[in-house]
Order: sequence, then C-alpha cells, then structure tokens
Amino acid sequence: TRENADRHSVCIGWECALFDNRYNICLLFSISNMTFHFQCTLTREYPEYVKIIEVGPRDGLQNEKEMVPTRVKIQLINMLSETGLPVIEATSFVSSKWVPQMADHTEVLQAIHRSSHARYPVLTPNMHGFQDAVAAGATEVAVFGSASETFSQKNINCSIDDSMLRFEEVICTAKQQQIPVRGYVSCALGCPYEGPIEPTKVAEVVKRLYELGCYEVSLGDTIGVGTPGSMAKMLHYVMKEVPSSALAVHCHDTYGQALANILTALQMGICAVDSSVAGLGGCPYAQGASGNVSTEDVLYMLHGMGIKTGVDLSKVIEAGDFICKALKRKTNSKVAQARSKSS
Ligand SMILES: CC(C)(COP(=O)([O-])OP(=O)([O-])OC[C@H]1O[C@@H](n2cnc3c(N)ncnc32)[C@H](O)[C@@H]1OP(=O)([O-])[O-])[C@@H](O)C(=O)NCCC(=O)NCCSC(=O)C[C@@](C)(O)CC(=O)[O-]
Repeated sequence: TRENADRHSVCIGWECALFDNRYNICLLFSISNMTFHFQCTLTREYPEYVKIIEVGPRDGLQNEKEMVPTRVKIQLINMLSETGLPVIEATSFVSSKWVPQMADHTEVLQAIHRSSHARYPVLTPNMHGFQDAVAAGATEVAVFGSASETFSQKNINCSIDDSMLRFEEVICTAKQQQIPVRGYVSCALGCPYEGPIEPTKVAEVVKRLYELGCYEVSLGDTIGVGTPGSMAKMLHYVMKEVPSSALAVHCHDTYGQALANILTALQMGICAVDSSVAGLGGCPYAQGASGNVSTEDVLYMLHGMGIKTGVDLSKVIEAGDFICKALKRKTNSKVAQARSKSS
C-alpha cells in the first residue's frame, strides 16, 4: 500500500512473512525544514480471528463449594450456546470423590441444547472417564497433564510419565472413534507447590501431548503468576517444538496479568484463547488461584482491536449475569461491571 501521510511525507507499507509470522513493515519518508527523514517500523500483525474456548461451565464451576444445581449448569451452557462461542467446555468425567461439583456430568451433557456451530469438549483424565464420556454422548474430549511433577500427583494422582501412558490410551481409542482430543499443560508459568517451572520442561510436555495426537494444546497459567515476560519466554521455547496454530493460552487472573499475557501470546502468533464467563474459576488442586480471565474482558479487548471472534459480547454478559445471580456473586469481569454501571 502507498499513501500520502501528509503533504510532505510518503508512507510505504508492506506485509511480509518471516519465520511463519506476519509482519507490517512501514517506511516513512518526510521532508521538513529542507531535511529529509527516514523512519522504519516493524510491527507484528495480530490475527484476524481468535477462537475463544469458553471454560466457565467446567473450570469456572468445578471449584464451587456449594453444589451448583444441574439445571443452572444446563441453562448456563444453553445461554452460552446462543452467543456464537465456537467451543464450550461442558463438564468433566473425573472422580466425583475428587471433584464432587462435576458429578452430574452425564445429566449435563445429555440435557444441553447443542448448537450446530459449537463444540462441547469434556475433560477425561483416563480410559474410565473417556468411556463414561462417550457413553454420555461426548464428541470431543480433553486430557490434562502438567509441567510440574508435584501438581501432576496432586491433581491426577500420578507422575507425568504415567499420565502420558494414560493419555496415549485415551488418544489412540479416541482416534479410532474419530473423536478429537485437546490437551492441557498446567503450571506452564508456575506451580503452587514447586514455584517457577523451566520453559524447557513445559515445551517437553507440550511436545509429548502434540506428538501423541492432541490437535491443540492449551498452556495453563494455573495460578495466574505469569507476566508478559515469562509468557513470551515460555512461548519461545514451546514454539520451537509445536506450531503456534496448535497452541492455546489459558490464563488465570490472580495477579491481574491475564489480558497482558494474552496480548503477548497474540503478538507471538497464538490464535486460540481459553476464558471463563464472569471470570469464574479456580482449580481445586491449586489453592489461592483466582478465576480465569473473563470471557467478556477478552472479547472487549479483541473486538476493540478489530479482531473477529464471532461472539456476541452482550449475550455473554447476559449469561454472566445469570450465573452470578445463581451463585449470589458479583462478576469478576470489569467489562460487565462497567456495562452494568452505565446501563
Ligand atoms: C484422575 C483421577 C480419576 C485418578 O484417580 P485415582 O483415585 O488415582 O484413580 P484410580 O484409577 O486409582 O481409581 C480409584 C477409584 O476412582 C475411580 N475412577 C477412576 N477414574 C475415574 C473417572 N475418570 N471418573 C470416575 N471415577 C473414576 C475408579 O473406578 C476407582 O473407584 P473405586 O473402585 O475406588 O470405587 C482422579 O485423580 C481425579 O478425578 N482427579 C481430579 C482431577 C481434576 O478434575 N482436576 C481439576 C481439573 S484440571 C484443571 O482445572 C487445570 C486446567 C485443565 O483447567 C488447566 C489449568 O488451569 O492449568
């Protein structure tokens, strides 16, 4: 493109691809007071479209102390299905002794009205969970591992190596049944038990899941301790092993860094973001971790940047309002708070 920036300057811009990333190069030539100026800027292009993976009904509700009625979960998912969200994680097929809040997984999965435009993955840590999920009508599943040995033990009661053996069995069986499998790697930016985790360790676990056959691996900042600096460093190592098109980020907002971390990931070529309506959430085996970044806040940022999501922000705010009233709770979404003050 070529345009006159003003009467005395000319701006010439190119779009180019470098190392699988798209950049804008902008050259500005101008003359003022008989002096010729030349300026060059190189900016990473943001993706045109970002896929939002709504994890509120699962990650958002799994840690609630009071049992959330099954009909409330179903209505929440039905409302989210009306928003244009492409992926809604519905529930998890884990042990009800470990996570009682997800014990109604079968009822939830069977009662929701599935939109033909959305997918409804469920968590399955092992073959037991996978078989129950398929019997309940699951058409997509997710396995969840960790980059921290201690977190793996506390969360799924086995080592990282043993978890990979379990996941291999799930992924092979799922492949035979043409069921896509997503993967998670928790503690990608820090562990509640071990502290900082080496990015090379994260990259190794992500690579193992990808090579086993996960179509996408979500990088979990489980306790929300990451910053744009640690996110960029971790992604740098992970992207040496797995293409950015097969990665997603899953940020909790404990330290208020989630949006900045997501923006960093977008700048590095990530186009899939996990988020939770009203910022609900927290992992039962990561004490002190606050909710996920809110879907409303992520949508507001992306839409403000001209990035398409296909999701109707107002309808997500309505769904957030519904679940917050049901839980007798104030929303964690800044955008929803601002909208309710201005309306
Ligand atoms: C993984 C297990 C099941 C292993 O649990 P276990 O006790 O080690 O399993 P086991 O194989 O020794 O079996 C013990 C009993 O559990 C049963 N069992 C075995 N598997 C299942 C199953 N799938 N569903 C239902 N029951 C199951 C099994 O049948 C047996 O029953 P019993 O004979 O004693 O009556 C357990 O540790 C568990 O359920 N953990 C919960 C993990 C969880 O849901 N964590 C929260 C989600 S992860 C997360 O939030 C992080 C994430 C994804 O959001 C990303 C991020 O933020 O980082």
